[in-house]
This record gives sequence, C-alpha cells and structure tokens, in this order.
Amino acid sequence: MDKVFISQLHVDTIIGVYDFEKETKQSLYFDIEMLCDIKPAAKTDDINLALDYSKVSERVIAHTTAKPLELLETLVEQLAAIILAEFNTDEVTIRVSKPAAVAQANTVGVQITRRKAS
Ligand SMILES: Nc1nc2c(c(=O)[nH]1)N=C([C@H](O)[C@@H](O)CO)CN2
Repeated sequence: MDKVFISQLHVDTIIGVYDFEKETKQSLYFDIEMLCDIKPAAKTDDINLALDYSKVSERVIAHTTAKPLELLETLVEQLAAIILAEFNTDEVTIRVSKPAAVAQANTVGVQITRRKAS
C-alpha cells in the first residue's frame, strides 16, 4: 500500500503535566504516515483525488493549538481519530516528539498506529 507522509511538522502549544508547562508554549514535532492508494490521483493529476498533506497539516496544527492537554498520549489518540474520520486513509501512524522535555535526551515522545474500524 502507498503512503502519504508529513515529516517534522512543527507546532508550538501548551502541553504538559507540570504547572510550569501550563504557562509557556513548547515545541512539538509530528511525523505522520497515512496509508492510501495514490493511483486515482496519479492517473488524473487531480488534487481532489489525493490525500492532501497540506490539509492534514492544517488540521493537526488547528487541533494541537485549540485546547491545552497534559499528555502526548491524549493528543496523538485524538489526532489519529480525527485523521481517520476526516481523511481518506485506513491506517495512520503518528509520532510526536517533545525535544525540550528531557534535557539529557535529544528528544522524547510517543508513537501510535491506528486503523479505521472495519
Ligand atoms: N509518556 C509520557 N510521559 C511523560 C509525559 C507525557 O506526555 N507522556 N509528559 C511529561 C511532562 O509533561 C514532561 O514533558 C515535562 O518534562 C513527563 N512524562
């Protein structure tokens, strides 16, 4: 199966468990892969038949900045449900990185894969 992907989508937002995290935005970076069949878009050269990575990116940014959350787990589950419901893909993998969270680490984060219920 083909994939449409988004790499290192940068979003600044309020997220975190601790009080100090509820006042200052932090950077998150998203890597997203969505299974799809690219042939209809390729045959017609029509964006309307493509899984539009610009529209997915806009939706991820809008949701991530809409309401403060504590856990990365909550955020990626919500985003996976939105992508599966609103876009033409049966399986999505989302990896979110929060590089400022652990000073001694290059980055930390969470990755999930979710499928549309059959
Ligand atoms: N599995 C997780 N562990 C932690 C999270 C998280 O969202 N998922 N969050 C924090 C804090 O908010 C951290 O980022 C602040 O340093 C700690 N562990």
